[in-house]
Amino acid sequence: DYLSTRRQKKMIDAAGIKGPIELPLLGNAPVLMMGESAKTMLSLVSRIIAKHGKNIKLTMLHEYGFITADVRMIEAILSSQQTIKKNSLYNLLQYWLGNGLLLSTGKKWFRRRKIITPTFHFKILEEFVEVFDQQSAVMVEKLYDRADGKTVINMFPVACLAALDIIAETSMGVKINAQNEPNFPYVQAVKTVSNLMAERFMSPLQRYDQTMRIFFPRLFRKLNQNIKVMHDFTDKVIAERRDTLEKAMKESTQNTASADDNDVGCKRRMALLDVLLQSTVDGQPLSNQDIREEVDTFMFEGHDTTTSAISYTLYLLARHPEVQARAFQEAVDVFGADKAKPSTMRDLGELKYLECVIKEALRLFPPVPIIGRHLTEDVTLNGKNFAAGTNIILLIYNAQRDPDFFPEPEKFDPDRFSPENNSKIDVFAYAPFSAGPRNCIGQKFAMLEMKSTISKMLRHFEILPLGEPVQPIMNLILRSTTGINIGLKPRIY
Ligand code: HEM
Repeated sequence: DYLSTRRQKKMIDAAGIKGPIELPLLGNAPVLMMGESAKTMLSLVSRIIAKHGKNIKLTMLHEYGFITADVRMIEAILSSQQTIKKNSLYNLLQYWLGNGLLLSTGKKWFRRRKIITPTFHFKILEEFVEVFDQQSAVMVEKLYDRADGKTVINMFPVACLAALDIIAETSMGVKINAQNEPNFPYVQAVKTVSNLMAERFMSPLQRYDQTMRIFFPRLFRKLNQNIKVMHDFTDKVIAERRDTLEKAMKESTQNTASADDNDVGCKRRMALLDVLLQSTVDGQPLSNQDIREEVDTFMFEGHDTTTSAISYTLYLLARHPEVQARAFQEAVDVFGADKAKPSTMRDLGELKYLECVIKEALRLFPPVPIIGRHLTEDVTLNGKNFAAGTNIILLIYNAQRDPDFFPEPEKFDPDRFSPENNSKIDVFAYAPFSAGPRNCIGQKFAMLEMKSTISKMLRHFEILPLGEPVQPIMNLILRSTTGINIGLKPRIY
């Protein structure tokens, strides 16, 4: 191990990659962390880039690695099939997600990706749009209580419950009613685990099981109990769904009832889970355990990310009234004056300006601000050689604010993504959904969900710039220590 670490360091040095001062044994950690906290991490990274360039050598205790905001380096890493393995940044997720699509690698990842890709087919997404609309309607309805033009509303927890309702219904085919019953045990468990994991991510003593067990035994127990609640719930849903599907198939071969009808006689919507239940790998169906990993992965990847994006987009709309006016006008043009009119796939396709708004919000506040990789073999990336074992962090957040690619990078300007300008955007400078073979499989799903919820908000409310400004923080996903605040006033038209 020591030899391998020496080799990694030697090759990083030979590649001319510089970094902050290192101490013997401890590496950069003490110098880097002095006076810093989770809150200043994003600005710390920007300061390091300003000083040492976009490719930076970093050592933390015994781990060697480099972090990069160099767009051509990001391109080399994201495009390559040789660099698809995730690094230890992701370990914390494993308790909940097992080795589902996000965390798996090699052959397993490749096979799963192949069978999961068709689950996000256009036809299936079209049915999901109904769910997006219904759950957005619940969200809006519940917000009227606080829409008095002066109450500060932190959108994060509000959007989170809506996003949970959406992802549970589309991935598992169950209504968990998170928005109406936020105390439902599964909902509570998801919230507790997401928060505990976010904290663990930034706290050195909580990072590793051994130290967390010793220094935070109560939290460690709480984490495990809540993960069990989630697993039990998913297991139960999968078993029931498998049963229903088998019965339906039997019945349809006996021609007594249509497989499209459920017990209340309404059309049964396909869930992502159903596609997995019907899939095979080498002729073998997936086990309940295999399916649970994937369903749990959808549940995680598919709710915190969209929550962050929806909240930050509404925040930006509140603070840019001219952008909001244009997006509102577009919504009225598409939907007319009937606020209750549900949105269809076609309507969402016509919200072209809103799409630019969301893309620009994802540029400034990417829900996944960094991506990690671990090299399993020696590779040459953008002309530099790296050794097997090297850890890499891709600084998506910083690349998306690089003035070489985005003039006036701090400015919120949705027109960067207008049809005339869009083609000028470098796809590796702008990668909120990652890029290449391991990009986000739920990207289209996410875009439709965001357009549905945000257009619903625009149609019902004027969004106001109330409350403290955001203070972005990288807690697994991008959150804000001050909340993501807005105010609301009902629209009359
Ligand atoms: C705005 C919302 C979203 C953003 C910004 C986002 C972003 C990302 C990013 C950056 C990755 C790559 C992560 C990495 O390489 O480590 C990823 C992967 C993934 N995302 Fe998303 N995501 C979003 C929504 C969703 C939704 C709604 C779903 C599911 C319904 C989903 C499912 C996944 C899965 C399964 C992967 C792993 C793909 C693989 O490794 O093959 N995501 N996402």
